[in-house]
Amino acid sequence: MQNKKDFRSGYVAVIGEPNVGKSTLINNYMGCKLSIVTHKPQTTRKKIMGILTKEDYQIIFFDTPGIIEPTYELQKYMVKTAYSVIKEADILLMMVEPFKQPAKIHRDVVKKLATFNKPILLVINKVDMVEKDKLLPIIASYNTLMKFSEIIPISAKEGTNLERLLSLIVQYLPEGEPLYPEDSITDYNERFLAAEIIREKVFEFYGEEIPYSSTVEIEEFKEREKGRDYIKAIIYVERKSQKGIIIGEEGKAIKHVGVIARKDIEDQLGREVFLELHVKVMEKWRKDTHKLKRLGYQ
Ligand SMILES: Nc1nc2c(ncn2[C@@H]2O[C@H](COP(=O)(O)OP(=O)(O)OP(=O)(O)O)[C@@H](O)[C@H]2O)c(=O)[nH]1
Repeated sequence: MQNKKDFRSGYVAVIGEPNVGKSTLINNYMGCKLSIVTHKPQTTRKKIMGILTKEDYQIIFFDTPGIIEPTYELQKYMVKTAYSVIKEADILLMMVEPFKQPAKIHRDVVKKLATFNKPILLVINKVDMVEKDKLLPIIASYNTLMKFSEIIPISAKEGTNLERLLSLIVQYLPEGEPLYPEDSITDYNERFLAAEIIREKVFEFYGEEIPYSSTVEIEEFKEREKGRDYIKAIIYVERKSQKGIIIGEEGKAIKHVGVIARKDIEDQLGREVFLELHVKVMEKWRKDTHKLKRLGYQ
């Protein structure tokens, strides 16, 4: 570790619309899967912290739920979480896609972010999907919205420009000692990780409204000295018909989800587990503040 006066540390919030690639970026920097990634928007519901400690800096990343116009209680919770993360952060990374000119939502978000008076780095992700000559006018338009501290095109998926972005983040970090022990990589526990992995598989495996109507709660997580750890998880859905879809014919669908989730949990925890999945109906949980609290969306 460097002399403490040369050390930099601070919180970085990654902000953007659903599906722009926020989780992919953080996972890439962390070198492991801290936040679930799917091709469906609004996967990230809670703030997740990844702690990256190197020789002379420590960055604490917050992944934020995508900023959208909320229409139901869960979405309101997600947007509120995003803005509370922004308040805590030292640096804001606003992530956008390069496919179209800034829209009203981008102008509104920029206006709001500017009021926080913090360095804002505009990150244009997925540049692997556009020609260079299409990218330049997009950069120019964002440039007219406000004076960003930096504008940087990247591909979080392919790793393009990620070193450059990291060195810019470090430049804007405040000087200070590490805020967390050097060997921590996140502040969340194995229970949460297991629930997130199961939720990811539900997002990937089922179509239509099922992913958005489901949430996962770990009812029991027993670590055992001998044999596999025991995890009992409940997948909550909003309607009886959805329960039937999750279970599938002769239980085949849920069995499949259970197998792929278990393998992923085992990879992440580095040990074998026994995973038991149940499905329950909790009517309109997304729209009911009490039910949301009971499910951990506080
Ligand atoms: N081609 C390409 N795809 C990307 C890139 N970054 C992310 N993706 C894909 O975009 C999709 C969304 O990525 P996520 O990282 O889950 O996006 P997010 O912003 O965290 O999404 P929410 O959790 O919904 O807010 C996934 O299918 C990623 O594989 C990139 O640089 N290039």
